[in-house]
This record gives sequence, C-alpha cells and structure tokens, in this order.
Amino acid sequence: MTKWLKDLVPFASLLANLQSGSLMTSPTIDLHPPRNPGMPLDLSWFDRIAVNTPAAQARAAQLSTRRSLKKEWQAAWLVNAIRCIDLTTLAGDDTEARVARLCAKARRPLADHILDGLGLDHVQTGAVCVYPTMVRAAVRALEGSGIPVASVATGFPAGLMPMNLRLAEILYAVEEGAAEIDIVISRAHVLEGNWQALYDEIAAMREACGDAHLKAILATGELGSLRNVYKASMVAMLAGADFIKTSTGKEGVNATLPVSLTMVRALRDYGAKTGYKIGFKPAGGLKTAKDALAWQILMREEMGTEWLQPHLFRIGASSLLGDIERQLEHHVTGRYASSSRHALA
Ligand SMILES: O=C[C@H](O)COP(=O)(O)O
Repeated sequence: MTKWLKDLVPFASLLANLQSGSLMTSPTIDLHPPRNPGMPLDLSWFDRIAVNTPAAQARAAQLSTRRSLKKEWQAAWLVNAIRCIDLTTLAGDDTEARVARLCAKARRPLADHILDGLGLDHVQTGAVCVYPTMVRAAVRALEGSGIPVASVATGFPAGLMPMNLRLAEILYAVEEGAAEIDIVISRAHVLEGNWQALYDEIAAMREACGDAHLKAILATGELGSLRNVYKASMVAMLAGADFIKTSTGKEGVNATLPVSLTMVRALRDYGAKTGYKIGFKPAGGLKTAKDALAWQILMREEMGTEWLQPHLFRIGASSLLGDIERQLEHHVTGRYASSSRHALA
C-alpha cells in the first residue's frame, strides 16, 4: 500500500459514519463551536514571514492530480463535500422564489435513489449563503432543518462603502436571522501594508456580528502575492475571524490551490500559537467533483480529518452540487443521467 493510500485509511471511519447515517440524522457536530476571541495585533507573528511561491505551486499541483482514491472512498468524499457546501446564490436577479428553491436543494441535495444506493438516510448541505435581503426568506425556507443561513455583508463584493454602512449591513443581516456573516475586507489595507487598519476593520465587524460567526473573505485574487495572503489571513484571525475564506466569486481569479495552501498554513500556525481552531472556506469558481476532492485532500493532508467537518471546512459554491450529484448517480447506477462533464471519468 502506498503511503498516500495509507494516509487515507482513517477516512474509512468517516465513510462508516456516513453509511450509518449518524453524521447526518443526528449531527454530533456543533456547527458553531466557541468563537475565536482574537488576539492583540502583533506584527512579529507574520511580518517577516517567507512564503515560497514555487514550492506552494508545486505542492498544489500534486493535490489536484491525486487519482488513486478507491471508488467507495471517492463516493464518501463526495458525500462529505455536500455536507460542507455553503450552497450559494449571490446574483443580481435573485428572488425569494429562487432562494426557496435553493433551500429545498440544501435540505435534499440528492435524489432518493442515489441516497438509497449509497445506503444513506439523509444528507444536507453545510449552510445556505445569500445576500442580506434574502436572509429572511432563506431562514423561513430552512426552518426545522438545522441548516444555518450565511449572509454576505460589508459591501460585498468590493467592500468600497463607508464603514458605518458596512457595519449597519452586518446588524441588518443578523437581525434578519443570519447565523454566519461573510464579510469582505478592504483590499487597499493589504496592498498598502496597513495591517493596523485591517485589524481594526475586522475587529469592529466581529463585534457587530454579536453571536453570529464571522467568515473573513480575503478576495485573494486581488491581494498581489501569496505573502500578502498569509499576512491578511493572520491579521483576520488575530482580529477574531472564525473562518477565513478565499474569494467572493466575483474576482478575476477566485479560489486556487496555492492560495488555499497558504491560508491553511496560516490557520495552522495561528492554531499552534493560540490553541484556537479556525475554519477554512474556499469559494469562487469551484464547479467540479474533482475540485471538491482536491480541496478535501488538501485539508486532510495539511490539517487532518477534523478539518473535513462542516464546523471547520466549507466550500462556497453556486454550481458545484450538480456535478457531485452526477458523479454519485454514476457511482450508484453506472450511468450518467444527463450530459455530464464526466469530471472523474
Ligand atoms: O461565496 C461563494 C461564492 O460567491 C460562490 O462563487 P461561485 O458562484 O463561483 O460558485
């Protein structure tokens, strides 16, 4: 057995839990564990950090070419990806009806014959993610499901709004029922190296969130370098972010594996120094089952199995579920129901 396959063996216990339904029907996982209280800003934690970009790129390239997953494990990983999706709609033409359909999909992401074929009673997505004005409709549509509503806020996607309005938007989303707030940072603070301003901004946003968990979207495609990505990640966590998230889905470059690796190493470093567990959310442009596998492999290899659970790992995606469903349909029936992209074939 190769080292790579050996590393995957503990995942078989997750598969067993998935098959018994225990992870889905009576979740033992608290999706909202205690908040990260943050720490005072200390530049020595990150100012001299060296990020080896070619090494990060080489490591990331390996992750996307792992092909040696056994079939049954592959299906378990894909089911697990569904549990971790923040099923998203963030479009200018969103309506309450669309949000209601999205929520119905979040409650029941797989057709019954696929669930039966996998031996599962139930599976649902990690959360639903919408604009603030859609939060109330989503809360209504998800009632009784235990699926939290995440709202973007603070002038998503660019964040170029006065601070008082950005904070007011958080208060509004929380009032409407959002349990998680996906904030956007001011990219200018990163590009100008103004870490104090970035820290103060995120700390104020965290305070406005109250009990809602804060996910800090770094918009990494606009931060210029992996070094900046590492520093911005660390400042966000010091300021109290519960999750760090790559992208809004609206930048020219969204989630990539080298950026994700850099962020995950930052959250690992933060955990080593403080003992707090921070979640990671890749988002933007993730559309294929292959993407879902590559990002889970990254989490498994860098952080261990605990970071494959929805309290510490989410995939922000508006159009990933369809391909996962097609691959699971194929796993169960041996056929692709429609003209799928055969991402894993
Ligand atoms: O937060 C989630 C992202 O906005 C989703 O991006 P996407 O539409 O490219 O999947």
